[in-house]
Amino acid sequence: MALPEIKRVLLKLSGEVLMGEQEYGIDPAYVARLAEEVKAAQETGLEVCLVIGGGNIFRGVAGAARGLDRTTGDYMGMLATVMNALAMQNALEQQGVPTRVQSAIPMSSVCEPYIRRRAERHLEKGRIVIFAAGTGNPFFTTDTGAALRAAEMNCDALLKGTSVDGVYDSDPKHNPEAKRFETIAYDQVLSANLKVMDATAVALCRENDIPIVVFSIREKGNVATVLAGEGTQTIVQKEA
Ligand SMILES: Nc1ncnc2c1ncn2[C@@H]1O[C@H](COP(=O)(O)OP(=O)(O)OP(=O)(O)O)[C@@H](O)[C@H]1O
Ligand SMILES: O=c1ccn([C@@H]2O[C@H](COP(=O)(O)O)[C@@H](O)[C@H]2O)c(=O)[nH]1
Repeated sequence: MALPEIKRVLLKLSGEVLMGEQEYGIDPAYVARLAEEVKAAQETGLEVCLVIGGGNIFRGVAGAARGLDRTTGDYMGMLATVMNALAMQNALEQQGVPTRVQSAIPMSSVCEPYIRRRAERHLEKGRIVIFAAGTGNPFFTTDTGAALRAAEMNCDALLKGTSVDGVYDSDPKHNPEAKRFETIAYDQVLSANLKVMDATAVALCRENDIPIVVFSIREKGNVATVLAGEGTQTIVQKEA
């Protein structure tokens, strides 16, 4: 089954891809490359919402494992996503694309707070809106933040650009025999406990009938390829 016509998209980029070939942090050259792809998507006439993960800087659960309490680790993770959002805003604006960052945790000297109607206005004016700080709550992820904003902003699809090129029947990083699905139902992802995206995010997309496209953002030009319905990807939707 093909995707419905997409006029407004939520693009969720893994934080880990921002580090490029480094072991952690932000590689400005790589962020510039990603910004070019986002710009190209917008130039096709799409309204673009962005969410960027924080895995290149901080993961709450890893912090908790090292002795921080979970909620502190999660807030640190959310702050990491704000840093990534600012880096992407900078890269987009250097390429002439007006961009606003809205954070789920208000920090008025740094960026706007999340206000849905204001985000709508930015999109109408041709700005890209980057939603930072996930849901603003610990115990969640930026995938869930992305699903939530996609629902609130009435996006036609959620594109998850990550380090793998789709949803497999088991983790392809651990099982070289894993098989990729072309399409898969939300229910199947949830019942088989496939870990490519957290269950809350998948359930939220299912409730709101938002197709999820999982694709590799490591491959240059893939955002355009996927939006054109080409290349390698998995579409998660109501029916496989
Ligand atoms: N069944 C599966 N199919 C595909 N990938 C899977 C599967 N199970 C586990 N994975 C893993 O899911 C990971 C992608 O999700 P993950 O949440 O780690 O990254 P992300 O959301 O892109 O990054 P970030 O958290 O930095 O935003 C891949 O690294 C892949 O190895
Ligand atoms: O709504 C949210 C979003 C994120 N977090 C914390 O941030 C890190 C980084 O996000 P990723 O989705 O893993 O890239 C995440 O591990 C959580 O610790 C959060 O608490 N709430």
